[in-house]
Amino acid sequence: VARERASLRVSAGRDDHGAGRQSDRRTSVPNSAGVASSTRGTHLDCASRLQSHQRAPSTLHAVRNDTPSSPVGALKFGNKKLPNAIIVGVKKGGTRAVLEFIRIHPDVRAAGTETHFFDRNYDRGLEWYRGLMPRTLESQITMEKTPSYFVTKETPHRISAMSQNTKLIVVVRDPVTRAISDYTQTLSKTPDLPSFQELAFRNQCLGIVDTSWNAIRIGLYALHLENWLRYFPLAQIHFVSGERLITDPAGELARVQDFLGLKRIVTDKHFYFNRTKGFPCLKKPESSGSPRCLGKSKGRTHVQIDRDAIEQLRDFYRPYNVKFYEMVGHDFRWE
Ligand SMILES: Nc1ncnc2c1ncn2[C@@H]1O[C@H](COP(=O)(O)OS(=O)(=O)O)[C@@H](OP(=O)(O)O)[C@H]1O
Repeated sequence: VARERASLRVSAGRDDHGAGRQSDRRTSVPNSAGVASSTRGTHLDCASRLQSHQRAPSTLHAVRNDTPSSPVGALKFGNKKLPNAIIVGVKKGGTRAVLEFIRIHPDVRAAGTETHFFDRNYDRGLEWYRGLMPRTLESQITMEKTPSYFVTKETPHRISAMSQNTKLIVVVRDPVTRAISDYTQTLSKTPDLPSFQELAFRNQCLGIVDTSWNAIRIGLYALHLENWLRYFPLAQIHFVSGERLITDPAGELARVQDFLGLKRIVTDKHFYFNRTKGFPCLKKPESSGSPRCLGKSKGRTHVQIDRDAIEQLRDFYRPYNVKFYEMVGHDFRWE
């Protein structure tokens, strides 16, 4: 893992819905485990491709978070405040579900749309960012979610410059399933996209994964987390299991509420399992008061990927996953 980590440079990539590559700095990670596993999926032409293949070299200011915008308005409507807690990732992990579930708590208010302040809109300044936030009373927490933050190099530093006390939430999901989910989303918008395998592998016969493809790169959680730990202590980052969020939303939300220092008000009473949707839905969301599931873009049927490719990706991600489990002190059991 150390060798592979050293050969990888994680940097901000454009969030182009998973199809983008960092073409200016393509790195390949020859995966020793993947070479063995790749033989399971070897096609007849792999031998010739093996010969011809050449392995590429592995290669502000601090601002107070509590500036009241209007003491008079605060009496009636509250003030817009910079967020106390941010769901920073990961894309397709279940970030919308966590935000929609936690915001039914009376002490939480959240920006509805992804602000992309710390990655795309930083030049607009913190006052612009604050303007996007809902009004809150003193006792309420302000939240937002932008999943691309987790993989954007500049973001941890920028958030710590806003406030070192910001609480961070990361919804993590098996990186292989996450990549397929990401690809499925891109395909729904770009039907002539190359196949998943073409994008995921530089050479599938050799099991060489293309880490310059965002859909792959995002799943290297251990590498991204290293960058966050330069600016925030681990205790200030809470990891939600994207898998358990589906099987036990109340359990995951209990831990989120504990982490945010909130009373456990969102409980199993708020959820029901919708068989048609195949996911937990809210009995009584914040806005309407009637039952509601997440939209059609959440819980899509995934594109079918052949088992060999999935095995190769599992082999590829395994050391990174193990490293991630060690770093966070929790085994997410992505097997
Ligand atoms: N309750 C509930 N309802 C619907 N979907 C749920 C729910 N809980 C978790 N999920 C999973 O959330 C996945 C989408 O993740 P994100 O919201 O982070 O996606 S995004 O990055 O904002 O596009 C989405 O991924 P796909 O299944 O691949 O569509 C879901 O698996």
